[in-house]
Amino acid sequence: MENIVWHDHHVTMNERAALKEQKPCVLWFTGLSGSGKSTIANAVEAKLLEMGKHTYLLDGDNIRHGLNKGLGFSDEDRIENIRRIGEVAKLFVDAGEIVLTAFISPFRSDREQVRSLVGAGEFIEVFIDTPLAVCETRDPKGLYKKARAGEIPNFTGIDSPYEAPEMPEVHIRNDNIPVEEAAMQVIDYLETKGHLNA
Ligand SMILES: Nc1ncnc2c1ncn2[C@@H]1O[C@H](COP(=O)(O)OS(=O)(=O)O)[C@@H](OP(=O)(O)O)[C@H]1O
Ligand SMILES: Nc1ncnc2c1ncn2[C@@H]1O[C@H](COP(=O)(O)OP(=O)(O)O)[C@@H](O)[C@H]1O
Repeated sequence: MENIVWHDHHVTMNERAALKEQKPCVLWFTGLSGSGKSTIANAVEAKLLEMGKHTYLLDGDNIRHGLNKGLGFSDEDRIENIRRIGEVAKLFVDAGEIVLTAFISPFRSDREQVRSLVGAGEFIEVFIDTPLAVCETRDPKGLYKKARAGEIPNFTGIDSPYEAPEMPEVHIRNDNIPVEEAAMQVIDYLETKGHLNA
């Protein structure tokens, strides 16, 4: 960009992360509305906190009230939503945090774009794989009912697409397991990859 120069900082990500005794990353939860992204991300964050890890959770509804206020659910707005969240997640990784994000993020190319923003091994795609029928039965906010009645256009899974991950780092089949077990799948992955004891 013209007349804008990138500044290198004196303190590096590795130095910040070393203080926290962890290897920073983004845990990118993706799945249908009602699949369990928020519930499982919260459970994972609680476990990480117990372990003394430094985390930050970026959650769908909250971000849309602030940073991304004004964005709707057209394809174009969803792409911009995920682009901004990706950039914020990257900043938190640079700060040395373990970042958790819980957004539908329906498009594969947008998720891959976020992956390309951070270093190798720092983007961990967590697919919350819950059949549409189960999400629709749960329907905690009554949104599927409204979408089926034609009151919410472009609803994911109904009249707007969801592109499932092809090779997620963590694949959680969340139709019939306790939340605790789902959260442990993520914690186990982080442990195996050395994120919790750097
Ligand atoms: N049209 C439509 N489609 C899907 N979801 C809708 C829609 N309108 C409102 N909502 C509510 O918004 C939440 C999804 O926001 P996200 O920012 O995660 O969506 S996206 O990643 O930009 O696709 C989603 O929250 P979750 O249920 O937590 O996923 C819904 O509560
Ligand atoms: N493993 C699970 N077992 C039972 N209920 C679950 C499980 N995971 C999520 N739920 C329930 O499903 C509903 C949707 O979960 P939520 O985390 O809000 O989904 P999302 O963030 O993907 O929209 C909530 O009522 C939640 O309590």
